[in-house]
Amino acid sequence: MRILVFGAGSLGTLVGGLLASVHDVTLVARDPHAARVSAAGLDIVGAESAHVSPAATTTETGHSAGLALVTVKSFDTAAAADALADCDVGAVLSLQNGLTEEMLASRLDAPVLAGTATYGARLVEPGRVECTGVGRVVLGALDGGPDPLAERVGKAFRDAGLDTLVATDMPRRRWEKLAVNAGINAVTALSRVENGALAGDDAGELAHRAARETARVARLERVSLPNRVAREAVDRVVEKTAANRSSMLQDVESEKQTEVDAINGAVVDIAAGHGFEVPTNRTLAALLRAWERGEGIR
Ligand SMILES: NC(=O)C1=CN([C@@H]2O[C@H](COP(=O)(O)OP(=O)(O)OC[C@H]3O[C@@H](n4cnc5c(N)ncnc54)[C@H](O)[C@@H]3O)[C@@H](O)[C@H]2O)C=CC1
Ligand SMILES: CC(C)(CO)C(=O)C(=O)O
Repeated sequence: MRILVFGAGSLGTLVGGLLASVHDVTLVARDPHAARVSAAGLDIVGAESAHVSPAATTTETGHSAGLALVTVKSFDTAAAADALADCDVGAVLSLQNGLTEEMLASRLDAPVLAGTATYGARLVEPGRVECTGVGRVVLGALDGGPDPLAERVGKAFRDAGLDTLVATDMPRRRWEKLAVNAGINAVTALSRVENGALAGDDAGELAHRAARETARVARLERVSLPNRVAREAVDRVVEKTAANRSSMLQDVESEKQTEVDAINGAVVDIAAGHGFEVPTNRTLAALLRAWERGEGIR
């Protein structure tokens, strides 16, 4: 399969690099990473290891591919969609955190699949990406149900050795992941603690509240996600990733823009569309945005 990875930073480089062992992959990245991969190939180190040679470019438009993977940060999704609108792609799959697929679907003619990834990735230096944890890619139709396109993409991922599940319940899975991110990411970023610090703590109760509110909004969107399931998902992730510094905490620590708009901000906006108030998510989003506007982003 010819695969375009739009936004090859940490996650896109890892997934694109693994796919490159059997597929024709082009990484759309920024220099010096793109130049380094073009000149000397890509080293994958850590929990996965390989040396592969995908194509790499800073040119964003004019590509042709069977699949475009979107792995920019959520706040770059609109720009990615605009660039992909000038490409010829058969399908689009987002592996981003936050609810970004709707924006891609509204701007692109190609079918958009929903995806989540629990692989851990870190771009160590140009041309070198570390797999910090072997996880799983889950993908499927945005509205749920069986989908031959998702099956084809899932097979292409599995052929390259990626642990991949093709799911028929992506709406529930996306909202469950959103509930986990709404709870864990914002709370750990604001209190500057590892995920594990939320276990049995008042801050953990705050994460539960944000997750429960998210589940309530999911149900307003006709997605079946009981409060208990969202809460248990938070507890499970806190336990399994106790030593992690969440991606939002890492953004705050490196004084970079966070994905708050696509996570807690999205919960607030969608709730408002139903005339429903989500005070915990609103507060978390307001605090993070205040940090971003203030001293936050370098
Ligand atoms: N890193 C990880 O382990 C995981 C990340 N995610 C999600 O995946 C998404 C990406 O995360 P990361 O890879 O960590 O972020 P990142 O910041 O390392 O990678 C995004 C890359 O996109 C590039 N980019 C943005 N606009 C571009 C453009 N127009 N042309 C070319 N390149 C462009 C940026 O330069 C950057 O290198 C986020 O939504 C994140 O929450 C999800 C699971 C795990
Ligand atoms: C699951 C979790 C919370 C793991 O840290 C994550 O997705 C993130 O940090 O963005």
